[in-house]
Amino acid sequence: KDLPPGPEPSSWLVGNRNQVPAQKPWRWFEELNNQYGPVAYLQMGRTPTIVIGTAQAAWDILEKKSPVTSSRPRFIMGQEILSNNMRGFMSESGPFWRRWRRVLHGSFVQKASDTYKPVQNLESKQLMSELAKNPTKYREYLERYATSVAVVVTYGRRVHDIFNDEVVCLNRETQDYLTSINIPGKYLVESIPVLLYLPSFLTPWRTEALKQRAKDIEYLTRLVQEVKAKMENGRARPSFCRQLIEDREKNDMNDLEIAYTCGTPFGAGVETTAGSLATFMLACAAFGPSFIPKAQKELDAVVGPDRMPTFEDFDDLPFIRAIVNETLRWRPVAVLGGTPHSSTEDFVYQGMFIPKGSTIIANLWGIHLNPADFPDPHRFDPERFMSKREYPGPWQHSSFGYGRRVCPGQYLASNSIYINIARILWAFNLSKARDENGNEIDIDTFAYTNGFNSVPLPFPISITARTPGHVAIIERDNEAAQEELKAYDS
Ligand code: HEM
Repeated sequence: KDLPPGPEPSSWLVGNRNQVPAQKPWRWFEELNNQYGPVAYLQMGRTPTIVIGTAQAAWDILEKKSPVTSSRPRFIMGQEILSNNMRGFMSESGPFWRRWRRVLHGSFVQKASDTYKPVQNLESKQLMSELAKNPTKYREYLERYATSVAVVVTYGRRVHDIFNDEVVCLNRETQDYLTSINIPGKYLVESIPVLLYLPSFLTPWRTEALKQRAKDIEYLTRLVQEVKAKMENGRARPSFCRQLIEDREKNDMNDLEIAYTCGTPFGAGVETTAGSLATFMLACAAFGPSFIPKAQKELDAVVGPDRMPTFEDFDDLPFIRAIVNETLRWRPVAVLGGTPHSSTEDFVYQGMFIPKGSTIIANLWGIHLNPADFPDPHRFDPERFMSKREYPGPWQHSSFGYGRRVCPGQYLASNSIYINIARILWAFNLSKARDENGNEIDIDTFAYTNGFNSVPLPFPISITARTPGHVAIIERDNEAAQEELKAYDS
């Protein structure tokens, strides 16, 4: 009787499952929290499910109570069958997950992430040149940037073409498959695990997932073998994969574990980074006149017209930093807070009983669009980050999640978003595109995908260089960058 409040389940067997919409459930969760309060209760099949709708409640439950709220629910299709229990982000807390988390932490903490700034700097110079030459293809270029950074960091080699690079195509196939099977309610076996014991001729869903598993193992292992071969002939650049191979004994990781762990930055870091940069572009098209002039004034005063902004300018560009924060807040890419958490003990929060084994969803859509924390929340307004506000956590927003599961790629991602936003605003004027009659084309700021990550649907935007001088600097810098980037091609 002390469970958090929530809607009546429609039946004993399915609970509230049929009430959750398949399209953009985060909007329904937002309404749920508006109606029932910051902590709402759903019964999804037999699984107690807690939906959190405010920053403070999420912080109290997922950060302060992190020791008992940092596990994951059981993912029978995605983790047990498809991934052979090898993908750490779906792994329950335990020795396997701790080892995976420790090696990621070692390679992506703030200090380690700083060592990736040189390649982010070079790849970003290429991005600026691509945008200057062919601005209509901006979305492809953002994705190439994010992909190449992830692959250089992981395997020490670049990506030139996201449509034909073999690693990228295989990884994309894996991600698409994983997303397609991790849909709550899609497979009966998730609610009735005993179906796992049926013979294989009655379980085509398992056969299909096992086929994909074999493909994944083949290419993920091959990529590690390639790095090993380079190490043997002294040509391997420093990379996450090389580090894992060198520390194999110390970390007590076998080859398969290393292969899957190396798939992590691609799976978690590409769509999130590129999608956030696309959100920034959308904000420029929809709200540009309200913030771009101030940003360019700051850039002109601090950086000037004769060079691009750099990582060293970060401390001197408070308004650009505010734009980065507002981008991550306004349309959070991990819209449901990433993969749900699960509790490992019963506990009580503000008089409400949270049972052991609850699935816990921190609905970032509701948290970031809560007018109590962010007045007029659908307005893109960097000013809200210009002074310190009462808000739990180090970032003043909640984009990177909570507790022991907090995003390990947060520094790598933030650096990518900062350097590209600073340079795009330094180099270009961005505004609504115009149709053939010269009329501005309206922007729908709610036109986002329905996936696990929610990213902007394609939209038109006008991107033009501020002056020919800016283009000349971009081309000069990109030429030099290409020379340095050759080292990542061998
Ligand atoms: C803008 C970019 C990004 C955003 C907004 C983002 C956001 C998130 C969020 C919300 C979570 C869930 C945290 C939780 O469960 O409480 C998460 C988890 C994770 N992120 Fe990111 N992320 C981004 C980029 C990256 C990058 C570049 C990497 C590369 C290393 C990465 C690796 C991970 C991993 C491995 C997890 C799972 C952690 C675990 O289960 O212990 N992310 N991220």
